[in-house]
Amino acid sequence: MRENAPENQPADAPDLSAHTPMMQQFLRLKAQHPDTLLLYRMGDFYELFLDDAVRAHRLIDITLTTRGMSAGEPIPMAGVPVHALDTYLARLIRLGESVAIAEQIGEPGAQKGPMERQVVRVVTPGTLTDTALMAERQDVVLLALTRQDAPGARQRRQSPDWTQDAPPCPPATPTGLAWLNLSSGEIRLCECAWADVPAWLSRLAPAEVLCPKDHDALRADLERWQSGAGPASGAAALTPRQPWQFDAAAGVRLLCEQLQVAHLQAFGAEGLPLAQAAASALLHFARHTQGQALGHVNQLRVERSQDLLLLPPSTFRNLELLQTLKGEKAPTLLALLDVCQTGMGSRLMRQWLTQPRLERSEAQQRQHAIATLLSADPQGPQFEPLRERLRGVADVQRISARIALGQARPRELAALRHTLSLLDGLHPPVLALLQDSSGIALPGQPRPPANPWLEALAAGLAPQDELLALLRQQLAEEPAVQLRDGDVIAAGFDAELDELRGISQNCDQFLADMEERERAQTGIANLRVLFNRLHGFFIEVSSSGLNRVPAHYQRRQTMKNAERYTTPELKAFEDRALSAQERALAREKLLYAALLEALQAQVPALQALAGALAGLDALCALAERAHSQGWQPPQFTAVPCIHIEGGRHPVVQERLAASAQGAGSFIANDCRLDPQQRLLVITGPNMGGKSTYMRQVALIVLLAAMGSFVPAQRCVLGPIDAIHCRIGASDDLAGGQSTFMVEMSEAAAIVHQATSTSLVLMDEIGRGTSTLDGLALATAIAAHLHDRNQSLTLFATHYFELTALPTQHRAAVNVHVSASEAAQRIVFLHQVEPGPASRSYGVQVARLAGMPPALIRQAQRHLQHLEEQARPDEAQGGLFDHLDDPQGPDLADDGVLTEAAAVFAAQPSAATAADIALRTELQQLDPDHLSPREAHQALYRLKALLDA
Ligand SMILES: Nc1ncnc2c1ncn2[C@@H]1O[C@H](COP(=O)(O)OP(=O)(O)OP(=O)(O)O)[C@@H](O)[C@H]1O
Repeated sequence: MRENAPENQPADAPDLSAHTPMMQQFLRLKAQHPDTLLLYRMGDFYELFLDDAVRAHRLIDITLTTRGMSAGEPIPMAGVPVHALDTYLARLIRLGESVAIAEQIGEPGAQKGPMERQVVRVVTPGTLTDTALMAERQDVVLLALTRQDAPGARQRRQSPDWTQDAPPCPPATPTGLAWLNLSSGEIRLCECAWADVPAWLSRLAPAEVLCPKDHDALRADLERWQSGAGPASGAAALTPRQPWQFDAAAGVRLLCEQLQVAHLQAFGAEGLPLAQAAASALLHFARHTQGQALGHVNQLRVERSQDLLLLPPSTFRNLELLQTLKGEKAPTLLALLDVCQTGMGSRLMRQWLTQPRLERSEAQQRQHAIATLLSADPQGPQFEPLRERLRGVADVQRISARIALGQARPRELAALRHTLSLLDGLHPPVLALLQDSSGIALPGQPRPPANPWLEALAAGLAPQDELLALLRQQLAEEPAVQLRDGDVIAAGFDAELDELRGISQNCDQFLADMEERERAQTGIANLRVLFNRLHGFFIEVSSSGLNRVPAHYQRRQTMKNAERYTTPELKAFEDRALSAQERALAREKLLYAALLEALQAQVPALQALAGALAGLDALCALAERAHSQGWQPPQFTAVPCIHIEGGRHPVVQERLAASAQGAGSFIANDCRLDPQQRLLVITGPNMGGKSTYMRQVALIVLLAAMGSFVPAQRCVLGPIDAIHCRIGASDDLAGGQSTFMVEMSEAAAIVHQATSTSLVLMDEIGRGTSTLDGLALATAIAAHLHDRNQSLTLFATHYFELTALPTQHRAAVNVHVSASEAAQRIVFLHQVEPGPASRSYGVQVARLAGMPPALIRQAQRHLQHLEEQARPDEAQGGLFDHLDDPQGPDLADDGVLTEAAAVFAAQPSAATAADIALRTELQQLDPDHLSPREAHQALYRLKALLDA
């Protein structure tokens, strides 16, 4: 836990008189930043002292030494060279540390005692602006969070075990969020229920979370999540701030100040006291870390949880959207989508993926823009040359933030200049696209007059000739990396700088010219004009010429065989030459600061340019994906449904295509979910493709919602408000939850939250406990989802008993992934077909997995024995006895378990697969609507099932 608040003055300043003056200065600065590592500039090093030195040594293994004594004790010290600061900062920030940087601001020797020093900035994980310290393809988000717990509940957790034992916060507890992306200059506010916060944390993946220091209960919840027991906030640094900073009135004032408005009405940001309180802490902290006002932070938007497609943390995890289950960056959906040419494009793509809106006009506009980009001119699809031109584009978003903060480096400005010079090649084609766009229509969508996305892009990409000219005129062709190295301002821009550079660069010439002149005037043939570091510039005359030395030569030094002189002209040149370099550098700094100052006015235009470049890049990437992967535009409808023809799992398909054996072998499948057929019970062998099928449906829905084309031949989607996912088994040891408890908690959350327009994926629910408990729970959950939630549900299971569900639940249907057996070997067909699976092939899959043949034979004998023994009557006696005392959280309260038990009691629950298949087939027959021929065929089918 850290607190980066210099506002925290200790109540009584400690007596520092026993320390050396320098340590006194250090300790005073340190007292203002007690929980932040303090890097104290000393010449060419940044030094850490005392506990900071020990801590830094432990964290990043820099050498720990001591530096003299202070107050009678040796002073532990560790340091990093000034030129390597960025490398060490990056390592510390990655470890979640914050670092205060104290620079020397006085003149050496200008005062008695140590040179004056000041903390000029505080670098924290959530307020980075230095491109060298930031991941290129991920936004850095600073989030402030506060919660209105019931009176007395804030400090309720006093025991040492408070993080584990605390009663959970009621889900409806009002919570305020405010977050800032310092690079883009955007602030967002949101007030929501506490239950919505995990989804926000997953969407935003903040680098740092601020919370009130005195809110023990909130801190405990965040710490629990931070330690891995919850949403994907594991990487976030948690920074408690003074409670008084979470003040709604101060928040309104700071926001108005920031946006330069009189009130927040235009932003819809009034009447949100909790979010405003969070904004107060957020802006306070951001300004404090940058040590200045944040001129470029000029955009505010209020978000509402209910405006976005709900993707709970388990959905992020199980669908492997941003990282794999093993925590790797690929293969994931984002990795597949992100073929962007710039970091800005990648970051926007990530936002589109993680924050899709329920309102679909934005997604439709993107799809329309993609269709336009895909339209071909004679050279091919139009996105291709645009992608080529985006290749050299710099990170204009981050550079403009650094211009606004006065931190942009010379090379960053050079990169900006290069990008501005590319706009001539980007703007006209986008204008042309905009015109083309009105002729393009998507299935089921009206033909728009023009595409608003492309319109915005065209406006943002307009060439900025004045700015380009300014940079060309003032910035050197290839500027040095650091301003302190000089050679940053262009030659010919400033006469004084040119002269100073001329002096230091043309010294040799001056000396040669003067030598020639003096020889001619004095007639001393061996006279020389020389320079050395110790004595500077001088005229040297050897003994033979001394009698011709003119009177105005002033003797400086006598050598063995020569005398050295100076003249007023040489002295004046010496003064100018020696200081020219220094003065040139000072002049460059001045001119560079003036250039940055002049660029400030351009920041809004640069922000618009950054937005347009990011948008164009992300759209081109989606167009490229649609083109190379054969994706099609989805069609939206107001009727609740998911109808997919020829759907594929994009990531599995790509993996198969990349592997030598499986080239192109992904089997496409259809999916039909609507109120009449809202629950698919999916059975089939292990490895048959059940999970892949379920995930592909979810990914297609998500891709459509973000505005992408989708991996399907045809896709019609009704409104979908959430994608809930309960897949796979994972322990949450840090949170003290077993595999089964995690499974049930996630299932309980789904049962509570899912609506009739939610897509729910349930994969093998109940397998974490005994067969009978698991079966009962799975049945009850499926029945609940069907009857109560009425969600669009894909329910994969190995419990064959569940295939009887459609007999009692009108809108439930059996499907299975097909497989066949040849010479006792299973062949996966991966085709989703109607009806239940006939068998599970578990033993055959085990054989494929390399189990010893003897073990497989033994298993087959056991299986045969078990199948022979299976008698409906025997199993039924005890099967649902335990349901009177159900274990699953919150599932028993409405009698669902009892109902499920009744369903099963009414039929042979331990029936064989053939019995169930027979029953289902019979159930689906409608004798009144069968032709004699169909009736005959049905009879054959039934007989075949009986004989199976
Ligand atoms: N439609 C498909 N076309 C081609 N290959 C597929 C398809 N679906 C799945 N596969 C392949 O089969 C593998 C197993 O699929 P999946 O994990 O979905 O099976 P499962 O039925 O869920 O298995 P289990 O019941 O053991 O969890 C996948 O990793 C993939 O390689």
